Amino acid sequence: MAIENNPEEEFDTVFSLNDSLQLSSHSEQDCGKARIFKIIVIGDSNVGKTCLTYRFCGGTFLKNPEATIGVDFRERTVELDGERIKLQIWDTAGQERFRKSMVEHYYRSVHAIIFVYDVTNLPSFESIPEWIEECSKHSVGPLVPRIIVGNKCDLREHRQVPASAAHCLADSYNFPLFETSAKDPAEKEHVDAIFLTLAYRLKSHKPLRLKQLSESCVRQLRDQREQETTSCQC
Ligand SMILES: Nc1nc2c(ncn2[C@@H]2O[C@H](COP(=O)(O)OP(=O)(O)OP(=O)(O)O)[C@@H](O)[C@H]2O)c(=O)[nH]1
Ligand SMILES: [Mg+2]
Repeated sequence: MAIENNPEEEFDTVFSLNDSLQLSSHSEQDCGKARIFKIIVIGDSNVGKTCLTYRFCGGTFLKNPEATIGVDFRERTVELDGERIKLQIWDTAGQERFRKSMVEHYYRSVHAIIFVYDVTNLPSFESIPEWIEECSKHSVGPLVPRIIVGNKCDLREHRQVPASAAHCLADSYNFPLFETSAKDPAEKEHVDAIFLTLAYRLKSHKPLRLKQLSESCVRQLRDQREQETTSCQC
């Protein structure tokens, strides 16, 4: 898979862990037992998808991001009710020319989707139904949780999308709506809440202990072979 990362994002290697975050500080070994969920972040170019995902995984506002090419991966492991959940965030490209070869990969085996628009950019809000339609075209099932996020709320004087219109759209799809800012440090927990809302939803209905599953398969095969050997000797 051809994947290009933003060179300014030093922790942005494929599925990198950010050890400075309290919630992400488990070792790889510990994470072996975590359930893994793939979350894609979709929306027009420049709405702040990269900054939102960076805020959630890196804890800070990314200054001077470049347009995403293909996809950037970020990751954060959280602990919910004593269970480790690894969120693999796919920060997708908004520009058509940077995403067209990747679209199939975005939607394959996705567990949850975040649609982002910019509250200061009406066309980015008007595009949301098209992004939702694209998901349906790629056979994303109705049980895959979706959230709509209006970003850049810190730019109060430039707002073009009234909260009422956004609620109306979100209600029409029955998706939760969050309005927030990747830039405003006071919104940090609100950004976390977007991803944690999905994590809770996924935790309650997706058994995906990949490593445990494979370990148990190996164990079963070994037991089976031992039994066969024993019965041959008899
Ligand atoms: N004021 C403000 N600016 C923001 C916020 N989030 C992102 N930006 C700015 O918006 C611009 C685009 O941000 P990105 O995160 O790169 O946008 P993107 O959606 O990833 O764009 P593509 O990768 O091209 O799809 C940058 O100049 C950011 O600094 C925010 O919450 N508030
Ligand atoms: Mg981006």
